[in-house]
Amino acid sequence: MSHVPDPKHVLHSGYFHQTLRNLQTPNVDISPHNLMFPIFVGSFGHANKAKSMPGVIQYGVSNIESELKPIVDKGLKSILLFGDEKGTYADSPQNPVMLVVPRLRKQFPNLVIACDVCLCPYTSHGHCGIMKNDGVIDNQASINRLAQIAVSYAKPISFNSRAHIVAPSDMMDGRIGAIKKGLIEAGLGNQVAVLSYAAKFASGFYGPFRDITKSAPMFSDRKCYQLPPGSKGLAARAVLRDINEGCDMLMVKPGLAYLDIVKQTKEAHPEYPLFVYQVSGEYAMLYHAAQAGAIDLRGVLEEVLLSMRRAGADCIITYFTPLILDWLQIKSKY
Ligand SMILES: NCc1[nH]cc(CCC(=O)O)c1CC(=O)O
Ligand SMILES: [Zn+2]
Ligand SMILES: [Zn+2]
Repeated sequence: MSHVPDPKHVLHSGYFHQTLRNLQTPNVDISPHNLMFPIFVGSFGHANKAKSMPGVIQYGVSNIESELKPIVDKGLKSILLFGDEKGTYADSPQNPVMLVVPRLRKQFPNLVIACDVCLCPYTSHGHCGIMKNDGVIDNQASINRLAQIAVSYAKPISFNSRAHIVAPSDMMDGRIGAIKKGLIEAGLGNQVAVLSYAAKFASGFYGPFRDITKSAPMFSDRKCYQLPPGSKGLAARAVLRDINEGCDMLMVKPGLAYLDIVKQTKEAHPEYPLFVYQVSGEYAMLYHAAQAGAIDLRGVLEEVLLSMRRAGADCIITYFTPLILDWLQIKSKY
């Protein structure tokens, strides 16, 4: 005797065709505007030899336009700039970020440019804030300085030459308020967006990045300002605090191991664009697993991106951006 299933228990009938499957998976696709490409820029460009992040290059001040052109032609919409330079300071006129922003604005008028704002690439001890002699962060001095740097990235000469977004990654208390105040006082209040690394966790996944930028702290760690990986409530408070201080957009970092925080943040604040940072260690895991033949990179990376969108991310910051743009082009041919 054949068993007749209860019709409501039959699910396969809803997704046996690709078009039906698309209807079952709304708002998870990736378009170029859902991607932001993090870029290291230094005085001398060189293919980065760091074993931990093969394929990720450091762009040089002199050739960054020609290096980026093919990626922009493939549909690149936004970049996140990291200055990678010892022996200068964040807002010196010689700083690679300060040098390239006006030129990139000119060369790529439609490209959105975000600048990471932090002290760690420029402090001798490698911490993200200014230290007092006793090894404790001087919070007020730190946020004053961070605001100064943010204003410098936003300020140059004319409307056409400034960064569109400043993104403080330091996790000092009160930095969003200080930066917003600085921008408003400089007359830039309505022309520059603040993207807060609002829920940034003290994570082992930053290892390859610190290796490349040589930004590991010389002593101690960042656990007194980056969030404890197990915290949910503190993450919610950090996000709400940054909103109340006036940030325009939010970020959760790292990505894959923190998708519950992405979901919690999107559900609490759907009115704010939400970024998720697929950090260096996540890049390395996928890259090396694919190299070893353990996974198919395209299949697994598409699944990871989809899971980030499903959790509530509007934009994914990823070192894989050029590769994903390639895939989008191939797909659009059909
Ligand atoms: N402010 C430092 C900074 N900015 C971005 C990253 C990590 C990015 C990545 O791993 O891809 C880090 C490392 C850290 O906080 O220790
Ligand atoms: Zn830092
Ligand atoms: Zn940073």
